[in-house]
Amino acid sequence: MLNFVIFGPPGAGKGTQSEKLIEKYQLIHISTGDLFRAHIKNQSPLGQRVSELIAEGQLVPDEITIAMLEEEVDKNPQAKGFIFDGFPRTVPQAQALDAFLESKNGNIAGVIALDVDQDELTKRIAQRQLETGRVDDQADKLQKRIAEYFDKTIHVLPYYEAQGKLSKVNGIGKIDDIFAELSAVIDKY
Ligand SMILES: Nc1ncnc2c1ncn2[C@@H]1O[C@H](COP(=O)(O)OP(=O)(O)O)[C@@H](O)[C@H]1O
Repeated sequence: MLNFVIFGPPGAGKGTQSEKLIEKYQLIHISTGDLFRAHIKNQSPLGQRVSELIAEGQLVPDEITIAMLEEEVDKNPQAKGFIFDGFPRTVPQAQALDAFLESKNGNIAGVIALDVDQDELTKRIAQRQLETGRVDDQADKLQKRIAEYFDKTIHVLPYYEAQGKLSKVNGIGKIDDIFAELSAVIDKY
């Protein structure tokens, strides 16, 4: 199994690039944000538990997120590999993912971090809010998400850097150019 994490702050383009990567490399895309939004839409018990937190821009507790992620991986036993998008968002999530994959004789091959400055992120999310109406893209909720990113999520980077797995890619420019850079990283594995 060849597993990658696509990493970056809200609005970095993780979802957009993941869609292109799964097509090219035949990997399974697991976006915890998308999974949560599907649960909320279907009004499942999990969706009901997390909808308020997500609407406020807060992280969902690790325990809930990890269990949902593991269940999703287990639904795809034939997968050639996964692209994890929006997960791990905390160091305990990263540790849990390592332990989980190890129990299946797998691992994270590489982590690709999309680098995008704050001004550009704010612009992109304002645009996305107009297009999708995502409640957590509203300015005040977005501030909370950015705060969560710098408080909790950014520490995931040194965790993977210490394992020699981190690659950074410039996330500003044409979608296809960024994709070419990402592909070049993946092709090294
Ligand atoms: N790994 C995670 N841990 C905790 N909460 C998460 C995780 N992934 C997604 N969420 C929740 O879902 C929301 C939306 O996630 P996502 O679509 O990945 O956002 P973004 O576009 O900001 O990267 C997050 O703000 C958070 O509330």
